[in-house]
Amino acid sequence: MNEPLIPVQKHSNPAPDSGLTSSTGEQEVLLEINNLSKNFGGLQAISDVSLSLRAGIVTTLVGPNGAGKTTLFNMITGHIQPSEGDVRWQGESLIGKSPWKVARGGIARTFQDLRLFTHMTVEENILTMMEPGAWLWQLGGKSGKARRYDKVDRILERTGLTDKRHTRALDLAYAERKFLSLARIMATDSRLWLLDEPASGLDPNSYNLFLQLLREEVKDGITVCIIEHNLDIVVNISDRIAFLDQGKLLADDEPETILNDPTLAAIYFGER
Ligand SMILES: Nc1ncnc2c1ncn2[C@@H]1O[C@H](COP(=O)(O)OP(=O)(O)OP(=O)(O)O)[C@@H](O)[C@H]1O
Repeated sequence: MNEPLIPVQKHSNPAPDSGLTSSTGEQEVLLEINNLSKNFGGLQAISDVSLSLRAGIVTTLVGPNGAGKTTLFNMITGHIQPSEGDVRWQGESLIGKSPWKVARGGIARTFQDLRLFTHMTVEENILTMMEPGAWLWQLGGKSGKARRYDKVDRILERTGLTDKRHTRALDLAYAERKFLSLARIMATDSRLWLLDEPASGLDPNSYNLFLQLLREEVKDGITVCIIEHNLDIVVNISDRIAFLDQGKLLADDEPETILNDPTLAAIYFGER
């Protein structure tokens, strides 16, 4: 096979009005992965991976099934401890930290299986993410409550869920549930979002809303790392792409370089 993953013109991504940054040169490194490895018994799921996530951009993790993308997320968030290597968040090692400590430090995550509180309403799902220790709760009294609800209003508006405020999560349509999982991390005030296939299965309207939401959040200073299989989405959102295969980081570069590479395309489509 001698075809690219998807033909991309240089400087064609992101679109001029996308609101996403395209330069990755000088941004601060927020999260640094150093020589990370993970084996499950005899299976080497991640092998000596080093990767930096830079502030204010969208980095996409791409690779065939079983490449190790979710395992990498799991090691960042403390759900799995690495066999070797280090993960540093704003300079501080995350090794040995529990998921709730990593989350409280400013790293939020969505899961493929969403993990919503299905019997709670949309509003309740969002409020549970504003933990009692957060400053909005500490304000107490009327002003604290009013500001919490102002924030919920803003999140509902951005995620298109205003009319579903009092609907239980289990009664939502599929796309609405996906937006609720995003709404929940918006409530955390985290600086880094790790999104595991956030747009998979979305209809065209929902897909456009998702892109718009992401653009607004990145413009407001959120740093994003996404696992994504849909190459159309990858082209539309990525400032940087890291390509994994069989636990190894094969490439970490600008989208046009990765997406035009026929060798990576052959690996991605299982034609090596
Ligand atoms: N807890 C675990 N125990 C044993 N093996 C695991 C575990 N988690 C992941 N693996 C294996 O590690 C490898 C990498 O899996 P991972 O889920 O990280 O890949 P992925 O790139 O996210 O795949 P996909 O795109 O299909 O979601 C796979 O072979 C998987 O079966």
